[in-house]
Amino acid sequence: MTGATAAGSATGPAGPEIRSDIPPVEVDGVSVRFGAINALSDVSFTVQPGAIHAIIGPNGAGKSTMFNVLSGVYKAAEGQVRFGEHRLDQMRPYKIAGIGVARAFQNIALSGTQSVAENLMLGRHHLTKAGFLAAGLRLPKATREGKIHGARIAEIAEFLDLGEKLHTPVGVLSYGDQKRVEVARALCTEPRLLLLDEPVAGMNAEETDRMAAAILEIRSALGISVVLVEHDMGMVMSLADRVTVLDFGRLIADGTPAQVQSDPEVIRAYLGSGDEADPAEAAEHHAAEHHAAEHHAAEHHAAEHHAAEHHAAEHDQTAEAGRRPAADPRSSDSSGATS
Ligand SMILES: Nc1ncnc2c1ncn2[C@@H]1O[C@H](COP(=O)(O)OP(=O)(O)OP(=O)(O)O)[C@@H](O)[C@H]1O
Repeated sequence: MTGATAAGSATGPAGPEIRSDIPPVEVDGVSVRFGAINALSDVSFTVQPGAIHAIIGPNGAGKSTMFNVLSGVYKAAEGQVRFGEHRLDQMRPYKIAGIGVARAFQNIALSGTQSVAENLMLGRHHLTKAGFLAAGLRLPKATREGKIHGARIAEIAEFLDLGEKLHTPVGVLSYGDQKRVEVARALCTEPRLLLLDEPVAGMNAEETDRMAAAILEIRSALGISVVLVEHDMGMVMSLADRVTVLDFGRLIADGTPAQVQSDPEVIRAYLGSGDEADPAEAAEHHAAEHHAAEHHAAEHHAAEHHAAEHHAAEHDQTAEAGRRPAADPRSSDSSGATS
């Protein structure tokens, strides 16, 4: 991938070159409440520029809520999230692409009838100058621009092993491929910060390894920061530079994978009894159960998605603002978040 290091670079926490125009993400005293539930209580941590930073925790820990705060979907009742001069916690979701923040969702939110290339093009809309009308009329300026974007889309698709599937409708791709299209679409916005919500949820071992390799490559080739919310503790341990652990909405640990893995409170949170020696193993067991449910939900979601398209082909499934994972009934309404 090219162009990513144009703004200059420095050495990142794990060695690879990072861009010099990437500020840290500073989460400062964030609390979110849903009625009487404290989904997040006074959570603070920093995502260093160019880091792969994982947010983990058992069921109901507050991971999705944190993802939604970082991506502007939920408002925090207290606290701030700063990204350089910007306040992520005060931005509307559709504005954050403009400051270089992209998100890929747990449940695939792509247009199944459109090709990979068409879905990726949607990620570049805010970068197109010619506008939709000019593009629709194939005016010369739009044609020129289209070629440039087309080349970049092909490059990003290639990077995520989707080069041969550019013209395939997304709906016929495997689950693992679709998840990588979702990440590719986020990358097409040319982000400085990539937010991934459970990128390997519902994946088998091979797909998980492929996604983990892609995330490492994204960071080393682009030098951007990656924040991932994840259930699979084993995956996180081999991937992340830094891990923040939430439990019942509180931050209980924040450190390197090795540090959090041996933290007694993390062991207790994941194991309940605290009498097992290896938290990663216990978490994997926990994740396996979670994933079985996720996979089921993902299949259900795919079937629903298919049916929805059949009934309303022209409905745009890719609308950015207010998009929610369809398989999560709680996520259909964020109005409960106290602001
Ligand atoms: N929209 C909502 N309305 C009411 N309560 C909510 C809502 N979203 C989350 N919660 C509650 O907030 C708490 C944190 O939930 P959250 O989904 O952020 O946790 P999580 O760590 O992502 O869990 P999981 O791993 O099960 O997805 C839970 O008690 C949950 O029931």
